[in-house]
Amino acid sequence: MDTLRKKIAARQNPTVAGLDPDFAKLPAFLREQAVARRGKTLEAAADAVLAFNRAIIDALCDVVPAVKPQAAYYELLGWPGVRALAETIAYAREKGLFVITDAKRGDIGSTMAAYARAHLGTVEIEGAEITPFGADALTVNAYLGSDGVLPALEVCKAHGKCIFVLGKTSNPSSGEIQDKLVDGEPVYSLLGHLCAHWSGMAAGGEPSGRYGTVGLVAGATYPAQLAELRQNLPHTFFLVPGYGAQGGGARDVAPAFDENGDGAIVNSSRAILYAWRKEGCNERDFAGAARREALRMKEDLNAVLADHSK
Ligand SMILES: O=C(O)c1cc(=O)[nH]c(=O)n1[C@@H]1O[C@H](COP(=O)(O)O)[C@@H](O)[C@H]1O
Repeated sequence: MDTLRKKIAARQNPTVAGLDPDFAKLPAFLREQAVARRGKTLEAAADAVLAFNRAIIDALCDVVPAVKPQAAYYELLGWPGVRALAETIAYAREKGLFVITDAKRGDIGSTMAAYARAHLGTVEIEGAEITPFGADALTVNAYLGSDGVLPALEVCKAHGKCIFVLGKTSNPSSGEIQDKLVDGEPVYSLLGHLCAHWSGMAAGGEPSGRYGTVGLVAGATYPAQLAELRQNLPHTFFLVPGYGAQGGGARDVAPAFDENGDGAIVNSSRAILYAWRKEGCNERDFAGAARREALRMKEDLNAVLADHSK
């Protein structure tokens, strides 16, 4: 988590740009070029997605510290899409960005170990250690309990990576399960406390700096819960989605941060990726529009955080 925090500090910007590229929403010229070359195929769609991502990464890499590719949009395009995911991760890391793969994985221990090795670690092929995806962090669904999370921590320890566990998600129905009380405590809060416990385990019971290996996902659309979680979890770093397209604003996410304006990173995907549509500029300037939106978001967050830290 310290690697991410250093990149946030260097850019003075706690924003992660979500890479959720939907082929149908890409600029028409990119779609047409790809289809002219490869026909109406998954390969064409994956080529367009990769070209789009590269331009977005080039435009954002000195503005934002991190990107969060959402695996669903790549899996949607079959194996060429999964290849585009791997190439996107490699390109973003080459450009100095921290990469959080959003795949929300969670399973029995042996399977979770495979997920974690796939996304964060390595696989051994006849004695050769190969990195399949090589992201810096992975989103994790901890519904299976500790033995579905601890194998990922082993991979984190071995490779210097971290995970973000779903806590209070940003979607309208999140309360159906996450707000239920267990021994008087909401499930999202229980997950938060488990994250703090798992971080302690990852550090071998030693204090691991201000923020540990296991972060928590908490949505911008629930500011009261963000405030409560921040107060109860002083050593847990938050990934806060829901800014922009889902209606969250800078004032809503401010409670996720600590007194130093540290402790959280805010995701925006569609509002950045498709900013050219909202701006009404030429679609060929889509990357410029994404940069302008990311700079606007940075200013918006920093203005509110300056007040919050007072
Ligand atoms: O884990 C996530 O990132 C996530 C958790 C959550 O509670 N809500 C949420 O929206 N997300 C993801 O964050 C992104 C939000 O996208 P936008 O609404 O377009 O900014 C999507 O990739 C979601 O899958």
